Amino acid sequence: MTNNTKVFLVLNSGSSSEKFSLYEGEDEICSLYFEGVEEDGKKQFICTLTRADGSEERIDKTWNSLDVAFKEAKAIFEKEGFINEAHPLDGILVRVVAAGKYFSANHIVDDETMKELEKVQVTNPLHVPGTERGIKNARETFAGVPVMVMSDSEALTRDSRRDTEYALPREIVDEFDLGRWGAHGASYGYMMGRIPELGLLEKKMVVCHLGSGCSVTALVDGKPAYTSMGETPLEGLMSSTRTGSIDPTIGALLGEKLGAAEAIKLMNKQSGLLAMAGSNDMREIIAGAEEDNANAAAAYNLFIDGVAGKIGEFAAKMGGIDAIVFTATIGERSIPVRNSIISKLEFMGFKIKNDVKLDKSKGYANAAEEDSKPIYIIPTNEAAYMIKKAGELLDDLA
Ligand SMILES: Nc1ncnc2c1ncn2[C@@H]1O[C@H](COP(=O)(O)OP(=O)(O)O)[C@@H](O)[C@H]1O
Ligand SMILES: CC(=O)OP(=O)(O)O
Ligand SMILES: [Mg+2]
Repeated sequence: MTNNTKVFLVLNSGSSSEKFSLYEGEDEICSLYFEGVEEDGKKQFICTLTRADGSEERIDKTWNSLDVAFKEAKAIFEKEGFINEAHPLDGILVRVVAAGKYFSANHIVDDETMKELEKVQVTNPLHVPGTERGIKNARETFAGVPVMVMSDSEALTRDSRRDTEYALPREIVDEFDLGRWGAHGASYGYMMGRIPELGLLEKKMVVCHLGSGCSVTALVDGKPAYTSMGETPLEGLMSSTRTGSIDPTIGALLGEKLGAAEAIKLMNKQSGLLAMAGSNDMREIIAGAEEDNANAAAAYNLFIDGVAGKIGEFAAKMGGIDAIVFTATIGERSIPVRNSIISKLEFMGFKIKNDVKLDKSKGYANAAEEDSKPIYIIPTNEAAYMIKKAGELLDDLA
């Protein structure tokens, strides 16, 4: 490892949030999580600072948009004394969610990277603008510090062709560089290291990454076998503002009416929970469903059936499942979501205690009843995975 004492800032722009983590070598110094909340009847962004000892502190300020998050993060890190002239940044890592061979590997950002990003703008409207904004802000805020883009697909590279291809003519696949690249790879890559580290590895596992974007990945012997996202994160599960998989004919019809770029935007940004129930926030959907709001209940049920159904599909493909893992913000925090999914999977030997909360200081929780196969809640750490990969990238270049 060449980055043992290097100070890296990791930026993870999600579709609804921005996460910054500061590392020295492989040790996290602190992290900042900017997330949207409804406060005083207004949508605004708040920020939580988490220190190396795990203690959390809400920053006493709110913001109207994530555009300013980078500069605010720098100011917070300087105020807290985490970076200064004597302790400068050595590099900035930016998570990139984008299709194609180029973005299934990690790169130091150069002109080619910026051109490749331009090409995937249309197909990844939820993430590529955040990545471009992140690179621009990184260069402006920390002039001269190298920026790297860290692939969100690389960890999902699968050995077998069973899950990676589309049934399309070869010339079309080659012309458009198509493949089931998958996404949330930084999270799954972290899980592939973390699960054995915690001594929890089973032969056939399904990891559910449920956040603003939702996906499920099956691991056989700790390696990825099947994943629900495909060419882009639109494939697979319905998410807060995404359709998930729908009849492809609808995509073509929308393309004809709106043009391809607007059609893809509509399916990514104006669909999902938001379209069905008027909110992209799972907490509001749950509250609505509990108050018998029919649209919220329909959206919730479609969401839950989608996740449970995908787990069932992977069980059939693998010939059973030995353990289920929940991660990412909804997976880690939401008791109702976990309970609703698992209550559909009793026939496969899973029964959940209905009140288990994750205590992050303990590393993980097992929410399974005594007579159930394990149901783990394990916090993800996409930044830790990106840091490890940055070390490998620097070693390769050395
Ligand atoms: N306690 C909670 N229960 C259910 N959902 C939650 C809770 N807290 C946050 N969320 C949801 O988590 C989502 C954000 O997840 P996150 O993984 O941070 O998203 P992303 O990385 O895609 O931006 C939001 O859509 C929000 O509705
Ligand atoms: C790939 C993806 O959907 O990421 P996120 O859930 O962070 O938006
Ligand atoms: Mg995310």
